[in-house]
Amino acid sequence: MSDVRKPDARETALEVLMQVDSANAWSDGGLKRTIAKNKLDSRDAALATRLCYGVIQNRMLLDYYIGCWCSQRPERLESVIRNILRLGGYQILFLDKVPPRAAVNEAVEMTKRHRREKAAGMVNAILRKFAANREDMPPLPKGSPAQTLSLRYSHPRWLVERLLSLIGEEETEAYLRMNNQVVPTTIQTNPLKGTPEELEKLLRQTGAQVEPHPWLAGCFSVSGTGDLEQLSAFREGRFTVQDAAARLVATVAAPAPEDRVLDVCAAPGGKSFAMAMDRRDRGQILSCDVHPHKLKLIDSGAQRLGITSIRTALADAREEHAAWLEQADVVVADVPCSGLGIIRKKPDIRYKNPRDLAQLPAIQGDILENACRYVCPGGVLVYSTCTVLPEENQEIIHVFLSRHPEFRRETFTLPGPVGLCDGEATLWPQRLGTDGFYICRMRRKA
Ligand SMILES: C[S@@+](CC[C@H](N)C(=O)[O-])C[C@H]1O[C@@H](n2cnc3c(N)ncnc32)[C@H](O)[C@@H]1O
Repeated sequence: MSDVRKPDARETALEVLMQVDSANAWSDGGLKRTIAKNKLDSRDAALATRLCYGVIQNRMLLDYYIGCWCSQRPERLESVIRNILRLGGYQILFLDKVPPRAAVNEAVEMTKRHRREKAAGMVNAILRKFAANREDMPPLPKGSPAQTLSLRYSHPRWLVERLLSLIGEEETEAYLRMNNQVVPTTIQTNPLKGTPEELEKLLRQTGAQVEPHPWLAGCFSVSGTGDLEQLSAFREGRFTVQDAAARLVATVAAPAPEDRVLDVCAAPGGKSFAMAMDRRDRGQILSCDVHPHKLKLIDSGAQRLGITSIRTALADAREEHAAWLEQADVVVADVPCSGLGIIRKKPDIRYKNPRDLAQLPAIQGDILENACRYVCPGGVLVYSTCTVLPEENQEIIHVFLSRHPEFRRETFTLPGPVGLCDGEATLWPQRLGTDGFYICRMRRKA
């Protein structure tokens, strides 16, 4: 940049968007690092996050509109100009609080600050078109439902086509729309550090909006808190941040107080923590992960929450550990997956390369195949993912059960609208308001 003024929310969002463009970086990590580097206060941090996520959530649509008024194709523009246009276009179309003229002027100034004076006129002209046509933007090209939904909600066509084949047009549109909305955060009370009532009171004192979760005891939907991790209630370990669907994995695993639990893909620890809290820190949980730095997250999280029943171990869940064979009453395999169920929280997941995602079922199958050996006779095996694709879910289980007649699916009941499940449940965001998730419970013959 040409001048030395402190980067604000817009500059921070631009910096992160360019990192995402050039280094294929994840926006959540980029935001965390760049917000800290630029020393943004909580208001600017929230705005930078909204701008960055908003652009990613609407990137294909914004590029389409930019292309309507630009002599060059948006992908041919220099990254800094393309992202300044996206940021300006997003604010004009989606943020009521920013007057369109201010968004245009800010984008033009930004262009100049980045020493692209020659492009300032083009940025001005394109964004003025956005502002003038805000209520009546150019129509989307006529096409198949998949093409139209893909562009309207900025999700790649392959994903829209998969969803259409799974849940039909109406639900696909609801799912895509939901992925572009701001979602409240779900938190769970840590009963080791206090009651839900105490937590609710503490959170309200910070000015946050707090609503008891409609069907999860001890959980709340919160918004308006800024960075939750900065709250003293968080630092004191009074709650964990976990989506309702993820929390249900512990409900399905339901280890008894004395059960030995093995969590084979445990970092950063959310499901291990939920199980430990559910049984008031009794029994033992061995929480493993293949990445050493991630084990530290489990250790520090457990310490914050006052949990002493969790030990961590470095282990590749695909490799057999002889000492663990048939030693666990409950094994949880919350396997690495495409993450398509959590696009509403991590918007860039939608742009993952489907070729890379196609590698996952083999890994998931290998992990399950190995993890099942640790289940003691009569014990429970839980398999879960934060995705909704059958090839990472039901199809993995189908193959597994056909090879392992000593396991069978076991019925469980979930709270609220889900109710009784025949051994497995796919949780869909547009039906439940949760992340997209799959959970399967199996029992080994005694
Ligand atoms: C979906 S995340 C687990 C989330 C965790 N259960 C929680 O609730 O916080 C999947 C985890 O599996 C780990 N992982 C990936 N491949 C693995 C492997 N071969 N063995 C063990 N862990 C693995 C990743 O590092 C990641 O932390």
